[in-house]
Amino acid sequence: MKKVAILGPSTFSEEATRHFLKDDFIYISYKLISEVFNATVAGETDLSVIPIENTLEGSVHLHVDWLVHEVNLPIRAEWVFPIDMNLIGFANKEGQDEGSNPYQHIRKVLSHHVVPAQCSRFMKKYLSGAEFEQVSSTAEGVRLVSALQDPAVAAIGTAIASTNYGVPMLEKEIQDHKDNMTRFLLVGEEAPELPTSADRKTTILVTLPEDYPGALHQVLSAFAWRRINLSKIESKPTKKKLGTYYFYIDIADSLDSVLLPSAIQEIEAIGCQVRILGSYPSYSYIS
Ligand SMILES: O=C(O)C(=O)Cc1ccccc1
Repeated sequence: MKKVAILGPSTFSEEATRHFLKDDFIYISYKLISEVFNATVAGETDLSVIPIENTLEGSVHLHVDWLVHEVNLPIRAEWVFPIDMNLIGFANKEGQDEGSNPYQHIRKVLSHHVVPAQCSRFMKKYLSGAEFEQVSSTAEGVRLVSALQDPAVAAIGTAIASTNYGVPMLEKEIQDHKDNMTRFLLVGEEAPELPTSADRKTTILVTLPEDYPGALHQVLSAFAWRRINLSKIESKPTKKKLGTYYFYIDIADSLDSVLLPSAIQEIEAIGCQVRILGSYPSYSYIS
């Protein structure tokens, strides 16, 4: 059985991966996302799971940066999974005045850095007096709250972390939107066996030639006149020189298709550098 590195245990990554890959893989948990990437680079695992984008926040830039700059692992699949955020901690001690806010006693909230933007309304209403502290995963936050046993410190994480670490669930589904989704990527040298999917995607990075007016327009027109759909385009700093960017482009087509390779050739012909991050099946959420 293939081994899959995940941020975990008891994280959203674990929930999402178990839902998608079921029991056909062995899951190995790592505390840091850098360890999740490096496990597959080092050959400890065959694949790594990366949360890459959220409905409310957009790309998880730190993870995109790792994928682009730190490792060279092809994308093998993507899927989306709904994320229900929960406030996990200890209730106010009896006799303490709560006023209208039952969470006024919470002074610090521990969670993963992508979480506050997804629960901003709840946090503004009930946790405005609390400081947010970033930890390596939502589960790590719950683990720390369990170790501290202090009602002033709470976490935001999965229902399973609340059960596994024995910290009460104070409030369920505190995310701003009911259908809060996260997109996950499976990356690794070898393509795993997965159910077939009608949807295929290809992700490329394009660096434009310098001093070439209209280069981006030409890149886009190479896709446009072939009627190839792009599902995302984002400019990101190259990190080499201030003001230089590459474009991260998701294409709703396979590299095996007739038209996409010729579109890429056309883009290269005008002097763009193209790096293919992967051509892979895409799965929408099936409950
Ligand atoms: O920390 C976790 O639980 C993760 O898996 C990362 C994450 C955090 C919030 C939404 C989706 C994934």
